[in-house]
Amino acid sequence: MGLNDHQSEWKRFSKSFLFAWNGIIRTVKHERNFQIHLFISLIILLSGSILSLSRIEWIILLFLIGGMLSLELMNTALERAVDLITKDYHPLAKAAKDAAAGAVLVYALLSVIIGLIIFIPKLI
Ligand SMILES: Nc1ncnc2c1ncn2[C@@H]1O[C@H](COP(=O)(O)OP(=O)(O)OP(=O)(O)O)[C@@H](O)[C@H]1O
Repeated sequence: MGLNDHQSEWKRFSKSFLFAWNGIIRTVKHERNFQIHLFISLIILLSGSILSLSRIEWIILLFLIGGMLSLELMNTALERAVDLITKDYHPLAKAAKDAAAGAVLVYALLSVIIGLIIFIPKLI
């Protein structure tokens, strides 16, 4: 592999990183649910640093936050893909969007329960 090959590999990698970053920024700007999740995540991170969590509690919280935001991004991707396929009402479009929303809901509910397990003992 020559120097030029390495350079174009690196260019391709940095380009795909930029596309991914743009995808996140676009979602932050346009998706209200993502903005809400981001806001809650910041509050949780702030509360965590005030309540001095253990290393393992931080790892769990970061997993939950990362998973939640990633899932919300995937949900947005699916919604946009379905919108691209049809703007008209279609039962399959509804099924796809509702299932993706359901995935977010499952993860969000479990995150709340795990968050309560971590935070409640610190507060009482
Ligand atoms: N093309 C469609 N055909 C059938 N049902 C749809 C279609 N688009 C959305 N829905 C359904 O309508 C309901 C409301 O969807 P809504 O338009 O509020 O949000 P969304 O398209 O899922 O997301 P967003 O508001 O971020 O675009 C959901 O149950 C969704 O599954």
